[in-house]
Amino acid sequence: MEETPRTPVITIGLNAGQATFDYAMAELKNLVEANHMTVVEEVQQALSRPQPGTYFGTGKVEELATIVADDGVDTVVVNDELTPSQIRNLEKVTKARIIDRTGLILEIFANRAQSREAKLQVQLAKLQYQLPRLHTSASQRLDQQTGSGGGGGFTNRGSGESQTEISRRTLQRAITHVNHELKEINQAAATQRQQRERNQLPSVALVGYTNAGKSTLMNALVREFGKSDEKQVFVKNMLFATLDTSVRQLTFPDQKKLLLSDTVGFVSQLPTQLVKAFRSTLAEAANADLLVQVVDYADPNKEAMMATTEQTLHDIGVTDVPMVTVFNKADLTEATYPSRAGDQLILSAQDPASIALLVQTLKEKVFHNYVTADFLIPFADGDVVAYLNDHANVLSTGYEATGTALKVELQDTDFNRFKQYVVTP
Ligand SMILES: Nc1nc2c(ncn2[C@@H]2O[C@H](COP(=O)(O)OP(=O)(O)OP(=O)(O)O)[C@@H](O)[C@H]2O)c(=O)[nH]1
Ligand SMILES: [Mg+2]
Repeated sequence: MEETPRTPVITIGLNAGQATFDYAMAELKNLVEANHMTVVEEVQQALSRPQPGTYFGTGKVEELATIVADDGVDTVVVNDELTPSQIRNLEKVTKARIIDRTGLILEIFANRAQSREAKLQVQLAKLQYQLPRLHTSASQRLDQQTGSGGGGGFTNRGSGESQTEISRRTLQRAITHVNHELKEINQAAATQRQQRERNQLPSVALVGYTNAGKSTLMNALVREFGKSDEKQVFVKNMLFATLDTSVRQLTFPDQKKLLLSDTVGFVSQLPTQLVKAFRSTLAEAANADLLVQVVDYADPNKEAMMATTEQTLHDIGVTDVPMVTVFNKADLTEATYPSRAGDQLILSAQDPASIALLVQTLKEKVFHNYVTADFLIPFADGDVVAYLNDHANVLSTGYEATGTALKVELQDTDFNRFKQYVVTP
């Protein structure tokens, strides 16, 4: 379904000899395509650090200008975040619009955001990116591509203030406003989280590089173990299909329950403005009892992607949560699957045996506060029997003269609650 032709662009990057350079450029190409553009040429310069004024060195900038003219493109995408003056200078020489990596990712996020919270988070990141870049084409383009300006028109009230001062104040006011709205939403989310914590269900968060298959795994688990009224989450073969956190309850046949969350995927050099704006969305991962890092096992850059994920988790302050690594999409590789070695699994989200192995692993990691005991519950306390049937794993039921005899595997908190009924068999 190709509606409009893709905008042709040239990508440029500085090769400082870093091992990850090729990967970064390949990733940039994917980001460009995710933004409905297409790369016609890639230009790189071997340089240890960017030139403060023009990013590339002077000669290389001239060369770029010629390439832009020859290719007949009007947009250049840069593999790094640029300063406002670098953007201006590059535009002057090349006569092309310059989009830096941060601006590109912001555009993609803005176009993907669906919920009010995601929209506000992207808006906040965008305003913070624009503030130091007032009146640059980068800022104006972001407005054109993402709708809505900095919040309100820039009317000069004749007070003698410069246009820039007014614009800056307008942006700052918009930032305050968006922050305020987000705070309200966050409070509601925090309350929900507290309520869930009170339910004492363990929580597992799917994390990882964008397009690794997190949402697909979530759906496979929800289809089998979710409540019947719980919705499937959105899956698509594109970068950043998911921008909102979804939480679903899973109930296994033995009545063990956990909360599973799916969240926004990562990419290298995720702009700090976005990481900050999405902090509350990512809080689900920070508060989890277990992280499941999902990796696209078929991707040749999977190691760099894992490093990116670990770096991003570190950046958002998630450091002490135990982690299981799932090498997904094994069906696209030669590997034998499903298989498990310690905390690493090789599987395919499309394969039932793989889902079974994942469930077994999750259960082993998460449900360690369970005990097995025998109970004799007087017939008068039938509600206790009903509770245990709903909330615990009843291994056997028998009837004696004085009441119901149950052998039950249950959470230690429930065990303590019903201690008075425990008998030694
Ligand atoms: N062949 C194969 N394809 C898979 C597998 N798991 C997921 N996919 C496909 O990979 C693409 C991305 O899947 P998603 O589940 O949306 O990925 P995600 O990690 O949630 O991505 P973001 O939300 O963008 O971070 C989709 O086209 C899926 O159908 C798998 O095990 N095998
Ligand atoms: Mg997803």
